[in-house]
Amino acid sequence: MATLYYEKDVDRSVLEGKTIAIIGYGSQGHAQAQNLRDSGFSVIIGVRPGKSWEQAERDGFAVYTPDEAAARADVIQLLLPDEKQPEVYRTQIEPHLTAGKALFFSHGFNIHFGQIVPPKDVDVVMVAPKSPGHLVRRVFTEGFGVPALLAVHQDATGQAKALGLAYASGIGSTRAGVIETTFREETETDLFGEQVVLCGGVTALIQAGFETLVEAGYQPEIAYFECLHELKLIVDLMYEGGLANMRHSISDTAEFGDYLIGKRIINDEVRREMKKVLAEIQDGTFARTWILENQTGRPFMNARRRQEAEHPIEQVGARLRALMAWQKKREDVPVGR
Ligand SMILES: NC(=O)C1=CN([C@@H]2O[C@H](COP(=O)(O)OP(=O)(O)OC[C@H]3O[C@@H](n4cnc5c(N)ncnc54)[C@H](OP(=O)(O)O)[C@@H]3O)[C@@H](O)[C@H]2O)C=CC1
Ligand SMILES: CC[C@](O)(C(C)=O)C(=O)O
Ligand SMILES: [Mg+2]
Ligand SMILES: [Mg+2]
Repeated sequence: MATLYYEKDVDRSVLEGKTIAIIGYGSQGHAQAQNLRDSGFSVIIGVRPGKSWEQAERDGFAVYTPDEAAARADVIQLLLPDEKQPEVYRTQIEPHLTAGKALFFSHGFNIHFGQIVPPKDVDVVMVAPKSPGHLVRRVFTEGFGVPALLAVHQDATGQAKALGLAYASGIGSTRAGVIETTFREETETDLFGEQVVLCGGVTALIQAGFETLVEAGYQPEIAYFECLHELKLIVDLMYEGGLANMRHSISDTAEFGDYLIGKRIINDEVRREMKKVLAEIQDGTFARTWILENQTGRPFMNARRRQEAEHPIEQVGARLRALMAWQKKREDVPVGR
């Protein structure tokens, strides 16, 4: 059984009087910074001059370069893209990591795969929200929190776990539950989840379903509603009450089809592939591919972004969403780059 922490397990005093530098003001950065500030903690932002800097200033934060922020802070949370972290860490953070400071992460990639090796006399902690950043903020402002994972890689001060719990409480996660883990477990499960189920698996399933219907001559608009739009409504039911809750709400015809066909789609071949993907995450193959992709200017990523933007499901979806008045009102999750 997992060890879970809630509000009652938190001693917020360990973070009081300390300065937290959030390095990066993107998806996780803006959300964690604003939640921590609303929770009463002292937060500064470290980014390079540009769009994020201006946004963080508009949001009322004191903004510095990563270098200056790291010098001023006791707790430094690295919320830059994973592939940018090693260089910024080496040149701007590490020189200010004096004994007793704490270095925080929200994903274990760079520690687990040895791209960042902090000095032994600092705490190294991970608080990893199990949520996209914009929802870390939205759910907090609604009075709740998203679940998170907590791991301690180094406990130089004897307070690393307490600090992590106070931080998790500050972003709202101890309202939902914080699970204790290791950098290794978080890294491997997070990469597996996003590649196989949450992002890679779901988008490939949606596109394959859409393409099958359209190629068979059905209207793309109907294929879009069936394979993409309604997925959110189905997932909402699972989120609220598990698979059974969703199956309770759908028709018996749909439930019968679910049992009869689901395992023909996600069949033994797919499961064998899932195991191969997991092995490639565990043995560092994926990490090496991602690091090399970045070192060579992201040729694969750039091509795939272009191809995906041109997919008919995106064209038809944009047209249909524009006709749904409530879809236009959400401005907290920006679309496009
Ligand atoms: N996205 C998510 O929901 C989740 C992310 N995580 C983890 O959180 C961490 C942050 O990810 P995420 O929030 O997606 O990151 P983002 O891609 O949203 O981070 C972008 C931010 O980093 C800044 N930045 C980029 N390069 C540099 C640089 N060289 N120097 C200074 N600032 C820079 C950008 O500034 P500028 O505007 O100047 O470009 C911007 O503020 C990662 O470890 C990720 O794995 C964990 C759980 C979920
Ligand atoms: C599912 C993708 C994620 O792992 C996340 C939002 O949790 C990420 O890296 O963005
Ligand atoms: Mg994740
Ligand atoms: Mg991830």
